[in-house]
Amino acid sequence: MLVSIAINGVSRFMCSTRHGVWTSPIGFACSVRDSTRCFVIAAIARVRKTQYTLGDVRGGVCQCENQTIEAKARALHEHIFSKPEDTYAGKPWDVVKAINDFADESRMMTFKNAKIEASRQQIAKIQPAPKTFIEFGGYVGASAIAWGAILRELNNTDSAVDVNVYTFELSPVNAGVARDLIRLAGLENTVHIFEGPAADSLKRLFEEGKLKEAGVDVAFFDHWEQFYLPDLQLCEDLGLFRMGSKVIADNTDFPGAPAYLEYVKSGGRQGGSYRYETESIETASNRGPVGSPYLYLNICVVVGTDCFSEHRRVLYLIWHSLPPMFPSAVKAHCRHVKQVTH
Ligand SMILES: C[S@@+](CC[C@H](N)C(=O)[O-])C[C@H]1O[C@@H](n2cnc3c(N)ncnc32)[C@H](O)[C@@H]1O
Repeated sequence: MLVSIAINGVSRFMCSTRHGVWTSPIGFACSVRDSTRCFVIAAIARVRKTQYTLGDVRGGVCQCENQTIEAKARALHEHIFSKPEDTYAGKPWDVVKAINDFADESRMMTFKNAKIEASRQQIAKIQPAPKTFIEFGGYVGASAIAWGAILRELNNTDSAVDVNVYTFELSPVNAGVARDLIRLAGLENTVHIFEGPAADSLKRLFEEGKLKEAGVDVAFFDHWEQFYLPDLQLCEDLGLFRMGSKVIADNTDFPGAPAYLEYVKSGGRQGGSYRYETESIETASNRGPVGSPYLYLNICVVVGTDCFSEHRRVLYLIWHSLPPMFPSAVKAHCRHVKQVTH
């Protein structure tokens, strides 16, 4: 709920909470839930006649909010592991359901069943059956466990042969909870979680050869929206997609990832390495009223790739081998060369 109040004759805005405390740029603390964060920013921007971006929104996720998110993850862990072990052991879909039942009660930001089902339908259309899945934003592992189970089903395998989900999670606390739940679901050989910024983990996996050029079938974006576009472009720079790869992104419409949406709707980088076709699909409602923006997923399909992947890879390696103190003008020149060479 958004409330307008007047303090010393100046309009201020407060809103109700789902998780955490966020400190606004005008210096008072207000509790914010995902659905109201954009309204608050817009309201503050109007009062201050200032433009705020989504970066500010996500940049506003303060330590207190992270702690609340982690506290809920710990509570989930305690709840699930308080049950007899055979309740969930080796049953991925039961684990996903248990996580999401708890998440509904405690208003946790997991990827809920209706969206998992809509995504499954999209993933099932990929030919040949997808084997490699990367996920940005693992949290407690609800979606990662679902992806692991779906990939095994589509490949008719109970084992981990060649079927991998790589999920990236910023917080070590959340990643620890996810790791235990993935193991409980019996998917520890299929679903691999990496702590730290997703971009760093992705680069490391590529350098180690675990992710290969044209080797990613599906990418799922569910971390902070300000990272959607740079992380998609990193996937492009590494040449990870192939024709027919899909990119699924949550929350693009609300709270919103406008730069990302504009980019994919325009088909990708001007003269760039991949061309996309994209649509936002509405999912069944288990969060928010029908027609609410909460229900939309953005789906991109790679419909074109360039023939310069070797150039791109070499330029990427040169660019990233430049020392951090390298004069920025030279780096800027390299970036320009990289763009025009695409
Ligand atoms: C909406 S939750 C993900 C929910 C998860 N997909 C699930 O179904 O349980 C977003 C998560 O992204 C993580 N995150 C945010 N920015 C990140 C980044 N740059 N790299 C890795 N993880 C990030 C947050 O810590 C948070 O746990």
